[in-house]
Amino acid sequence: MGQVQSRLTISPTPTKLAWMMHLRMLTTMHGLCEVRQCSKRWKNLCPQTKNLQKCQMSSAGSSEMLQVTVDDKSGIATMTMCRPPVNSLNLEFLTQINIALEKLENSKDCSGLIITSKIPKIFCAGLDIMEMYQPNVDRLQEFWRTLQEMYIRLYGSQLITAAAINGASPAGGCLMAMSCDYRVMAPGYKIGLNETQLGIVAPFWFQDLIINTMGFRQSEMALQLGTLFTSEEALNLGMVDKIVPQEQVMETAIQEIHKWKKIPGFARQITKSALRKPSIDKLHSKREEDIANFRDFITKDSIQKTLGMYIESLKKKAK
Ligand SMILES: CCCC/C=C/CC(=O)SCCNC(=O)CCNC(=O)[C@H](O)C(C)(C)COP(=O)(O)OP(=O)(O)OC[C@H]1O[C@@H](n2cnc3c(N)ncnc32)[C@H](O)[C@@H]1OP(=O)(O)O
Repeated sequence: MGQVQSRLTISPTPTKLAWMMHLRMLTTMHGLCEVRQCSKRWKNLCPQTKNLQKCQMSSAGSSEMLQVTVDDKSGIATMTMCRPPVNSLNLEFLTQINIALEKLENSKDCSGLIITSKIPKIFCAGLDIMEMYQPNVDRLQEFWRTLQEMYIRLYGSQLITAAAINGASPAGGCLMAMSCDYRVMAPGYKIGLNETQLGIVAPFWFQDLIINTMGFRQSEMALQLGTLFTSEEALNLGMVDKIVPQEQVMETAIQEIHKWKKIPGFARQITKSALRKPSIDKLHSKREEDIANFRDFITKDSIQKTLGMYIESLKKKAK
């Protein structure tokens, strides 16, 4: 990391200052001050751990949603999602993820990142549907901006990133996994962009990401049908790179990052940047428009009705 001379521009809009103000506003609004402190005092927080710098990121008074550890020896960070029941991505959770991503990106001790889940059988259920149902419009827009930020940070990361997909990974969960460099998945789960099945539409940057991952023809079918693929189907399509038994998912991701680390970092990073920059720049240039489109779409009566029915069907199924 110390030798990197050129980095992807992570976030020209909003500017760094605006981003800091955005974080400050969120921390004040949602009691995330511990997270900011944690983020600042990354190393000092856990002096008792010898090999691991452990940062338990938790919002004040609530359970731990995101555990981030960095292995001193290998420089591989693990970000473990733990937001019961299904790791759905709400504004606060996304904010914590973004803060952690920013911290890891700027850490000279970190060269790789694995994203995984602590919730049995679930990687990530995608966006928290309750953020989109009967929303407060200001929060809804902030929510979408924060999701855009996560994608920009993760897809544009200079780190070697791997998703250790140890459970179901629909919609936003699939976006998160596809934003990584490598995906290892356990058998017997589903992954895909199922938005149309909910009566909603994956925005252009979700679409670009899946096209970049598995080509146009397969993507246009998958996106229109909202297909959730089995692990095996996803492997055949190139949506995931390897399937291993559940208990080997993490170890396989670690081994894969070690393999990638043998490639000269500067050459790998410039190559990654060149390949991914056009998609990231496209989102940057249309960011405000995309937020407005999302707001206008989600707040339509017909979409609210459809989301309400989907939430009911999930609740019925859960009983
Ligand atoms: C322009 C608009 C573009 C918007 C883009 C959106 C992208 C998205 O990410 S939309 C979200 C799409 N996600 C889904 O469709 C996933 C829905 N969930 C499931 O399919 C299943 O829950 C699961 C496969 C993830 C897990 O199944 P499991 O049987 O283990 O758990 P359940 O009993 O179904 O659920 C437990 C509990 O969790 C609630 N829940 C599930 N998913 C979500 C979610 N995405 N957001 C909020 N809450 C969720 C579910 O209602 C249950 O709650 P209760 O126990 O309170 O009934």
